[in-house]
Amino acid sequence: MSVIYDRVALIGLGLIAGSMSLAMRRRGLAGEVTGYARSAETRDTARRIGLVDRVCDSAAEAVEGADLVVLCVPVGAMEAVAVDIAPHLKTGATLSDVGSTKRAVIDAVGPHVPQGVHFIPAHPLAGTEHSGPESGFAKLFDNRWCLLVPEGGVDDAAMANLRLLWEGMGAHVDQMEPDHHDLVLAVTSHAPHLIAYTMVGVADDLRRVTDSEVIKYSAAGFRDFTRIAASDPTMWRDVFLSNKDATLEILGRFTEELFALQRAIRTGDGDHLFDYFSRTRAIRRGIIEAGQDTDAPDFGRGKQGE
Ligand SMILES: NC(=O)C1=CN([C@@H]2O[C@H](COP(=O)(O)OP(=O)(O)OC[C@H]3O[C@@H](n4cnc5c(N)ncnc54)[C@H](O)[C@@H]3O)[C@@H](O)[C@H]2O)C=CC1
Ligand SMILES: O=C(O)C(=O)Cc1ccc(O)cc1
Repeated sequence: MSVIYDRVALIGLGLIAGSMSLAMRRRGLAGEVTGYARSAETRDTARRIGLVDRVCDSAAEAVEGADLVVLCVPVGAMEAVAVDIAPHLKTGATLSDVGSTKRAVIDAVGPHVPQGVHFIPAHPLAGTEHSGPESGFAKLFDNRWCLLVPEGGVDDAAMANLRLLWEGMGAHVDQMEPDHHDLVLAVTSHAPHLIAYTMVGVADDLRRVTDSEVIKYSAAGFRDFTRIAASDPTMWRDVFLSNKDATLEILGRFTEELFALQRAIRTGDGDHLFDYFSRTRAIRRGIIEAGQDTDAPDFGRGKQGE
């Protein structure tokens, strides 16, 4: 693949920025990648491991002359970074982000975007429970979705280039409306994370009674919960604070269903439990049959006719 942007600046040098830099390098998608992170320790680590081509000591320096700037900081830090870099953005540049929630980022960053800069929020649906500059890897986005979530009209050429970049980094790209994005992600990612946090918290309480049995004998389902619950606390605090309405809506429905299952167990209503579990099993099978299981090795191929 050839160079899509001569200069890319990544602000925040953690899992996602690191993976982007390595994925761009893998295919030669950027002429030069600059980076900035708030802490000197993170910048030193990024320099030591050569995470980007040039680590800068200010966000302003990193974005100077950049054709694409991507904000890769926790959602709650987006506005402060936008204020910091706004006067230094090049006219005609594209400003994007990778935040897990979109309405809050658009409201926080949008007002600071200078005229002539194309603002295209994005969200790669790919990650791990690890964070920091040493956690990134080039394959993170392979076969995963990246959603582009612009508000209103946006420059076609700027949109096409950002789409090409994400495709070059291995992702499948789709477009979505911001509020719809936040509702979908509340169902598929945010509420499940909260449930995992809760379950591990419950187990931790139990552990005091049962010593280490909870961890020692934990089955695969619970191990997945512990992996998810090991995710970065700052990032997830910001996700819930910034997607409050959608998350509360989904948690409300979740609680209602949980109460119904609880009652079925108490009253010995096996039919209710069986019917419910049959319905959920069909959903999983439907995902696999539709070829929408992103963990499957050929995910997306059939759709794109490759
Ligand atoms: N971790 C995941 O699985 C995914 C995360 N995201 C989103 O991507 C963004 C980044 O997440 P990660 O890379 O996982 O986080 P991370 O914790 O690995 O990295 C965040 C980086 O931002 C820096 N930072 C924090 N506040 C800053 C500020 N005010 N100015 C400059 N740098 C600052 C930190 O020092 C760190 O280098 C978040 O908005 C998150 O919601 C999106 C998809 C997946
Ligand atoms: O590690 C996991 O299971 C994830 O769910 C990764 C993830 C976390 C946050 C996002 O906004 C998108 C993907």
